[in-house]
Amino acid sequence: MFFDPFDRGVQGRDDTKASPWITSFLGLSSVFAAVGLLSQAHLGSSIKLLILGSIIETGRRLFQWLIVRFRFQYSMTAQFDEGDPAYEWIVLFLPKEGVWRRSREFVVTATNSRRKSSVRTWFDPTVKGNAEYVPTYQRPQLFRWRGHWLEIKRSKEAGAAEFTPMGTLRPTTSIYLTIYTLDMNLLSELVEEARGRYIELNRPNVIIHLADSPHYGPGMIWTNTKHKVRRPLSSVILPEGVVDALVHDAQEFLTTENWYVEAGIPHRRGYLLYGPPGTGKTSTIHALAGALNLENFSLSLASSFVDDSFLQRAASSIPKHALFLIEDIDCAFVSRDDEDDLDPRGFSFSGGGRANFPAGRGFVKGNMSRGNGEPVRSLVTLSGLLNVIDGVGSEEGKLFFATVNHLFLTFTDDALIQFLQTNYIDRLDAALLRPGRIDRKVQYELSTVQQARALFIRFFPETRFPEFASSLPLGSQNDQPSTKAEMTVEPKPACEKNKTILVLADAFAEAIPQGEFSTAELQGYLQSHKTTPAEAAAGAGAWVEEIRAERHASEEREEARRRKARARREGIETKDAEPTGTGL
Ligand SMILES: Nc1ncnc2c1ncn2[C@@H]1O[C@H](COP(=O)(O)OP(=O)(O)OP(=O)(O)O)[C@@H](O)[C@H]1O
Repeated sequence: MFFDPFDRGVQGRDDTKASPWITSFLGLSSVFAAVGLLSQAHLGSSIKLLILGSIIETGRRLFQWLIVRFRFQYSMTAQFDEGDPAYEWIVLFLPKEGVWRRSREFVVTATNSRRKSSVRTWFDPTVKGNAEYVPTYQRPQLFRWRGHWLEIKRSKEAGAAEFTPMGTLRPTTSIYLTIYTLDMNLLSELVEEARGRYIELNRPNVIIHLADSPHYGPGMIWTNTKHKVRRPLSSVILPEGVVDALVHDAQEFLTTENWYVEAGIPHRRGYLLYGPPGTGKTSTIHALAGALNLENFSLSLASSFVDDSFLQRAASSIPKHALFLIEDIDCAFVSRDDEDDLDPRGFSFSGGGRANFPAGRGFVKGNMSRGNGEPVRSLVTLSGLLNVIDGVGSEEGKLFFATVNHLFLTFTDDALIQFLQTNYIDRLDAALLRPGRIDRKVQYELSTVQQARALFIRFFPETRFPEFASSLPLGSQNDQPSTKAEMTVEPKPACEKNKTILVLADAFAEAIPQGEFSTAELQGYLQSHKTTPAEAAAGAGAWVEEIRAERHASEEREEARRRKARARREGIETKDAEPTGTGL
């Protein structure tokens, strides 16, 4: 609105027109009053206007001062930084309070499993809703909660920034929540309610926070949150009793907090899961987190941006009663001094992102390579890692898990065992396995015959393949049921024996040599036959031979590469290094 009192009072005088840049009423009053003084005819009214303008300006300043005093004394403001779990709670809380209804700005993304803080902005039932609408709360918004006025505002910090997965910089985001009250409890009650709702809404899921990008802002550690459907513990196929023992141990830990307090022992528990890749270490931890209703915070020491300081901040920003998983801790055990030792007699680490160690029975894979022959060395130092593990003890109620891929493999090559023993296992044993750091170790192995059989049965449940339903009385020597569901299957006439899933599972397991393939590899094979169990069983033997041939070829290529490298080092020209017929 623009108000010019002199248009009527001083007709015909252009010099009395207000300058266009004067936009506030109060400023105009003063200027017009000053101009009015020049005119004798209007001196009286100009003085009145001047006084009026001054009174209004003083009133305005007084009002502002009172507002600031009031806000300071009768309100509190909380800041929630993106990357901190509490940010997720509050972002999810706001739509449920209907705050977004006054929003006019949204971030729109294709529907994904990442965040559940989107709102439904349409009422037309024919709209499918393939996109997520997340209010930005860029402008301050007022809403009422439990009879109190609250104000919410989201802002982007220009100073602090983080790298997106695409490598570009983006400013970090914070939410500011102001509550107008004298009751200091209200803020924590609101945060608790927000957290409760978050957990309730995610009950069917397991929440996994990942630290998967570098950051430069406050709180910006857990930049990626995933909501995965809970994985039943029974879906992780391990030798009998392993999962049960782990669940029992963790449950007991969580329910005996008082005992720890009384005994003066830090309430924390550390587990080390070790063994070849693809044998179910991570799956076990995710299933366990789901079963125990724990949020999972996971990072890998192999990540190029994780250093001592990052790790320290990550560990200290995890809330209590959570599961903290550090993957690939072995990377912190490869020091710069080891660089020369890594290829003592050809045990190099190269190819496809994972190193192939020649093992007695085929290949065993480790994860020490970035794919260019360079071993993965973490920026985290051994002492940095140990500090964090020890520090986890000072936090309440945390389950700490560490995974190791390439150690403790069942090598039959004496020289390699000696090499690993000297360089890693002794060091790991000495540092990590001290009581109070790791309380329990669980070894994972390449698939046993029983695991292969159980995997087959899980893959082809009789409920989905009724034509292969069990026909034999269960409990016979070959058909030991491994799940409750199997035990309840009604026996059928023995004439259908050859078609049953259980019989096919036996055939499959017989074709898979013990301890040569990871469960993930077997799963990959079965996936390629997911609708044809009979073919999966019949083709298993051929698949085993095919993989062996591939590994053999890969071993030869690796051997040739090592010969070349050695020759280069020794300055010897070799012409016969390239193997023939390796399918390069
Ligand atoms: N024992 C198992 N039971 C059921 N599924 C398994 C098992 N082992 C591996 N898998 C399947 O293989 C895939 C990889 O498993 P997972 O990531 O748990 O292995 P890992 O040992 O943690 O490997 P890495 O060390 O490389 O992370 C998953 O899809 C998982 O379902």
